[in-house]
Amino acid sequence: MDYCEREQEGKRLHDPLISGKKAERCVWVPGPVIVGAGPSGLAAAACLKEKGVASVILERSNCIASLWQLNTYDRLRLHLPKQFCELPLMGFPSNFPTYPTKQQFIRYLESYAEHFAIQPRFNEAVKEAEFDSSLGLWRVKTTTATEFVCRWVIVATGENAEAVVPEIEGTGEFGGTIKHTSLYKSGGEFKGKKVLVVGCGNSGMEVCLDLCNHNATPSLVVRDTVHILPREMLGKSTFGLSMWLLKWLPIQLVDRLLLIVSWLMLGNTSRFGLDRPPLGPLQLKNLSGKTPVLDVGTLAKIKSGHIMIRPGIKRLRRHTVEFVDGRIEKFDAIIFATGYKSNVPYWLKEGDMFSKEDGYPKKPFPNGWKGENGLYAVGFTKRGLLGASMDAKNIAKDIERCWKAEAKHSTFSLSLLPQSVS
Ligand SMILES: Cc1cc2nc3c(=O)[nH]c(=O)nc-3n(C[C@H](O)[C@H](O)[C@H](O)COP(=O)(O)OP(=O)(O)OC[C@H]3O[C@@H](n4cnc5c(N)ncnc54)[C@H](O)[C@@H]3O)c2cc1C
Ligand SMILES: NC(=O)C1=CN([C@@H]2O[C@H](COP(=O)(O)OP(=O)(O)OC[C@H]3O[C@@H](n4cnc5c(N)ncnc54)[C@H](OP(=O)(O)O)[C@@H]3O)[C@@H](O)[C@H]2O)C=CC1
Ligand SMILES: O=C(O)C(=O)Cc1c[nH]c2ccccc12
Repeated sequence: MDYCEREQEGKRLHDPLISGKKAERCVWVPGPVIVGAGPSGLAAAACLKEKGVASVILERSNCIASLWQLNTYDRLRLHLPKQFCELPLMGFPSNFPTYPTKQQFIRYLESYAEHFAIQPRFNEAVKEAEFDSSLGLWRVKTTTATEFVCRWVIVATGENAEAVVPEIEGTGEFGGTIKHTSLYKSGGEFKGKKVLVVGCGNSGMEVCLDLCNHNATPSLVVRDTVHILPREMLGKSTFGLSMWLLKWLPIQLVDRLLLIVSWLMLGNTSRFGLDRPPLGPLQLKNLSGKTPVLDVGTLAKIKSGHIMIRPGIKRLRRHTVEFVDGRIEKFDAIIFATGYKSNVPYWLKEGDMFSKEDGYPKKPFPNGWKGENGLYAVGFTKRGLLGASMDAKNIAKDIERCWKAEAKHSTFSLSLLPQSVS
């Protein structure tokens, strides 16, 4: 199957209309069921395997790491140095660069899965998971009309499960290309075009740079404040330097230092229409999860006038955008770099662990990984791959304890249960 066919197949399986069938098969899983085969699900499966616990991964797409394989742009690299993005128990190959490319990261994940003999069940989108208190077990239903029955459920569907696209008046009238960054591959198709990129997180900033590099003319909608930091300062990665400084200094002071060096390196970003939030970048990340932009060259294009900054959008008309300041401008295309959301509230029938509003665990970091009745979450820390690795290790330790105790006492009768795992 080639890349495009895989993407089509992935999208078809995301279609909620194909779900809704009644379970026709029932499968007993002796170990945990992990929902999602991204880096978090793979890390959890590997840590469990190391402890002798076999798990089953259910993945809605037809490949591992579908976010990375199907829903990211070509020029993407990890933006934190590789040592902060490794999964547990197996590091990156030493010949990888400091910031591995998307293809290298995918290759790493594929060899990770192979090394730990992890074989997810692909094309199994979980549409409902519920704890059956009469059995003391979870019932996990997928779009292939299968019900998996298990003692533990590990939610690994990610912070980026669904694209967020704002509803804007007149969208139907616009007529030009409109897409979310999750479907953007390269600026090649926008050569010579005027493109409006909405949202100035890491995706929006980098897509603007990519558009410039492909001779398109991007404008960037910035409706709020934003922290932009150079990806590297003083010859070190900004992230690595911050982590090191945080060992010795309070976060407020580290933020001040980051802002001083950023000012020296980038200048006063307000002059280019990018005001900074009142709270420092690390404090803001800790409190709200909002990631600072790690600049890889976009700011220079803003300074040179190759990328224009625009305020929020009021409404759209045919090939036209009306901004909140009254400006009216023609565009050929709009790219929404407006972020992602968790999909947990759509399928997990549970009231305690996850917030119904945002689909994240309610308990703050570092305690969000464990819920009640054998329910766990991996990769919802707003701390990238490093956070996911921490969760995976904690979960494996916790389940191992339970697994060993249950192996000794064998508390539930298998004869009560339907057909065993195939
Ligand atoms: C463009 C981009 C770049 C990033 N770069 C970095 C970086 O450099 N460093 C860093 O630390 N973090 C980075 N992140 C953060 C990102 O969250 C992690 O890289 C990582 O992909 C998270 O892994 P995950 O397994 O939690 O989620 P995902 O990678 O999203 O994997 C979740 C999996 O669950 C599957 N799934 C979802 N719903 C269901 C369902 N109902 N049933 C079955 N399967 C389901 C999905 O198909 C997917 O395969 C980046 C994020 C993005 C969007
Ligand atoms: N490795 C790498 O190089 C990359 C990493 N990433 C990571 O992926 C994750 C997702 O990033 P990203 O896709 O950028 O999403 P983010 O959620 O980080 O950013 C979304 C942006 O869109 C803005 N926005 C949302 N709605 C609107 C609207 N209606 N009008 C105008 N602006 C709007 C938000 O602004 P506001 O604050 O006003 O809500 C915010 O600036 C992050 O963790 C990021 O760090 C992403 C790309 C590259
Ligand atoms: O890429 C992301 O979104 C991450 O969450 C990685 C990350 C965790 N903490 C940070 C602080 C500054 C920049 C990126 C991150």
